[in-house]
Amino acid sequence: MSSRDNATSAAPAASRGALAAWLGDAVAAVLFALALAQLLALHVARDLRGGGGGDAGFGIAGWAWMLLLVGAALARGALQGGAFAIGLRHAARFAAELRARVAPALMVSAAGRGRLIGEDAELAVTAIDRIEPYVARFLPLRRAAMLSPLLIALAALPASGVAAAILFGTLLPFAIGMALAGSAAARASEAQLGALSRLGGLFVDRVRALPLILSYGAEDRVTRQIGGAARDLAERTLGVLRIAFASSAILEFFSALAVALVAVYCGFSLLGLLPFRAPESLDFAEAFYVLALAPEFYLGMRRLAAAYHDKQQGEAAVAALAAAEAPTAVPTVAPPLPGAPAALVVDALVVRHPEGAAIGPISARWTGSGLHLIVGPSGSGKTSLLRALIGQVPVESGRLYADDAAIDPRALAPLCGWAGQRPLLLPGSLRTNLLVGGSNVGDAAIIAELDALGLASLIAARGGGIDWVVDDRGSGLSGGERRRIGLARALLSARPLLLLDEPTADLDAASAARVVAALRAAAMTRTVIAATHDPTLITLADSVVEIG
Ligand SMILES: Nc1ncnc2c1ncn2[C@@H]1O[C@H](COP(=O)(O)OP(=O)(O)OP(=O)(O)O)[C@@H](O)[C@H]1O
Repeated sequence: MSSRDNATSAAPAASRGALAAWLGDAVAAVLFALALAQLLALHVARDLRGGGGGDAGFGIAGWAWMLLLVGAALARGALQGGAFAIGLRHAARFAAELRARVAPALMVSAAGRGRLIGEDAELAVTAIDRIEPYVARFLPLRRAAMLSPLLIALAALPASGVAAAILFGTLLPFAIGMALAGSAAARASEAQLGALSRLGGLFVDRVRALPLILSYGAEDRVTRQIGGAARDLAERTLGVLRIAFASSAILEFFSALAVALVAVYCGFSLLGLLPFRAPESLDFAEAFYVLALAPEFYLGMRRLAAAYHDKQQGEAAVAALAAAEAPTAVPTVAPPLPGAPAALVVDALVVRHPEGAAIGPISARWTGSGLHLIVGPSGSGKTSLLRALIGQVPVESGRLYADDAAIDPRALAPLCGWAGQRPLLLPGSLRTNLLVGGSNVGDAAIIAELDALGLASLIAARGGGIDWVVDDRGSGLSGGERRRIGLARALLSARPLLLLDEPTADLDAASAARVVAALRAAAMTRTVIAATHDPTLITLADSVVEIG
């Protein structure tokens, strides 16, 4: 089921309670107006009769109407609070369900769709947050805005057909005006979102390239580019605001017009000054009743207009989720293998990055523990093959076998320890970073592994030992240190297969020798598959596959 389906199918469930509360709100408004009108009518009748002594003219009916008035006011407050609470509860449940369903599906199929996992994480968190108010607020309000004018006009009908017709009469030009303003607003906000993402993209891109910009003295040109994009955004934002002001002016104009026309009609009708023959004659209570109801006619639409921002953001988020979940050839579930395979076979595997050239066919057989290398010129596809083994690059053709059984590459991932060329560091301590694979390793073993890789002096120089808090951008670490932290992480994982991308690159000869020794030791008990250009490592390998 796509996100669009998810959102739209979950929407009725999420908004049912809120919608019921809004409808109850409209009924409470009618009761309120009715009670108020009757109460005033009783007062007027009493005054006309020349009463005024105590409750004589007011009687039981007066008290009953007064009770109804108080009850309707209380009900209205309770229903509004209830709508808010129900909307929030449903929205939270809806978001949790959507997140639980969408996030894993997005993560698992990210590689098959050629997206960065971070992009999908942003979608699964931020986009779903934006859908919440759309579902919990905007959708019920939209239905309430369609139903409540109808209810209010129907409620006014028994008292005054002409007033109900006046209310309806203002609806047609209002709808035309709002439709025109709405389509202009959609175009303007689309252009504004485009300008916003252009400016954001340009800014992030230029900040990343700051050292290059400074070294080539391109500050002025970049400042002009960013300034131009910022001006464009400002102009488009003003365009959106202009249309927003126009549409709210249209709404307020017709809402005021409806009330004014009903008031004039009721007043002239009571005074007998109508310039035309009316099909009805109003008494004071009826006139007051329809007049009290008139402002309610446009109330739903005014509330809807206030929530319009939720619509824009929510619909954009639903569209983004739907696009992210677009058809993929990659199945979403791959059961993990029961244990480490004795033999791993790659048979005529062709992998292809989205929009990239085909890499392969590649064939290899890795049996049991040992140090198995993948070599080939730069760009031949070594990293791509390693990533394809754990399902992070789509396989175009060919198969992967574990112990002669064809497997989905992602079934292998839980058995693999991975060390890439630019190991990702997470915010937190060095220990957290090293044990990210979930292994239960004591401090002594961690320190021994770091020592084996030549990182003991790094730890000694930093306060806190292995509890030293690592900057998630890795600043303060050299390329070689960072790479060895990634290697230590893979070695410390209890995974039987290790996939390592150029483990000895960026290192001086002594450090490289330590890494080679650590890899040889690991290869005694585990299957180590490494991409490399290192001639020393190649001479020590148990098997070498050449690609490219
Ligand atoms: N995400 C990607 N999208 C499109 N093409 C890609 C992507 N990543 C790599 N490639 C392309 O795939 C090819 C193989 O790249 P890969 O990184 O696997 O090579 P490599 O053999 O590991 O190179 P090196 O030895 O320089 O690390 C290259 O032509 C590269 O441009």
